[in-house]
Amino acid sequence: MTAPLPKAELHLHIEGTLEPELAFALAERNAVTLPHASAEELRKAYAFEDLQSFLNLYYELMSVLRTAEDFADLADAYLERAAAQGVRHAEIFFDPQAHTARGVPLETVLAGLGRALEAAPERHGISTRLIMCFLRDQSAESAMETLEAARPWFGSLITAVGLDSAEVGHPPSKFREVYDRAREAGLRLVAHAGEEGPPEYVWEALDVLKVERIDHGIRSLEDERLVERLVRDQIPLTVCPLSNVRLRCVDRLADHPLPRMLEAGLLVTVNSDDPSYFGGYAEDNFQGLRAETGLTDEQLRRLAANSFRASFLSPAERDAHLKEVESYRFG
Ligand code: HPA
Ligand SMILES: [Zn+2]
Repeated sequence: MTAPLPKAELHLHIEGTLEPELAFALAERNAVTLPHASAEELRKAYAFEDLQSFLNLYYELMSVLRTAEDFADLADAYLERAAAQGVRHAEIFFDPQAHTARGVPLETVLAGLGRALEAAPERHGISTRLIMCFLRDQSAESAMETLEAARPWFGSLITAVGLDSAEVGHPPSKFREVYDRAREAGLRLVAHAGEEGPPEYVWEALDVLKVERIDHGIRSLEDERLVERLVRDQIPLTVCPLSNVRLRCVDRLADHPLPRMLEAGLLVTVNSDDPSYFGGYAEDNFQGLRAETGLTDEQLRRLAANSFRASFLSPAERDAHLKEVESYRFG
């Protein structure tokens, strides 16, 4: 079998990589009772109507994550799967507030994730960055407290901040001061926008929060001027095709706007978002697009190259990966 196309994954929630089998193993280890009979039963609950119906299950299952070892096992399991799918570099989101609210200290989460990420280059051939996300359906004060609590890890383990969770009704501008503070602290900036929310949220993420990348951004296509702006400034969009179908932002993969986005000159990348819940990891998203939308090998190569161009890697690291993408031979 041909090795998969080398790629970077830039939109991946580590809590969304919790496979049902690992959830049950951790539940047993921590004496947590899950309201599902088995891993198979749990998988049957993975039929979502929208973002919120997914988030309900996503937050519920996190109750099994309690110790640093749990977070290390979670991240290591993801990295192993990602490596098998051609991922060379991963910029990984985590949701600190979802853990501290349950009484799991930030130190515990970061000790576990830090251990797995530190071992990743040697163990899985993957370099990583960690992006701390704020839950946008919580207050800006809570986000600010979280930012301050994480300061000891800035520049070492944590390199960027992001914004996720329920989008509609929680515009980016709610977090202006938090992003100002993060920028002053030297962190890189990204935000989810235009997944379920309107194009105005993408404008706000760019102009108010001054983010460098937009996570999702598919609804940008509804606003011609916004598309022009994103093309002009080559703002990366971290698109998640299987996620969009499972959360019913797009009806079928065959209808996904990604080919149109590429055609429009947008700097699009392909990512798995919450792969355990949405039916596939990074290469599964590439293969799905190839099968359902008819993207050509050269378009897939362009998407892989975009993933490194849109990353927070240094120019030298980026160039080394781009050479590997250029010389890749499709099977
Ligand atoms: O796809 C998502 N959107 C918003 N918040 C999230 N948190 C995990 N996954 C997601
Ligand atoms: Zn996401």
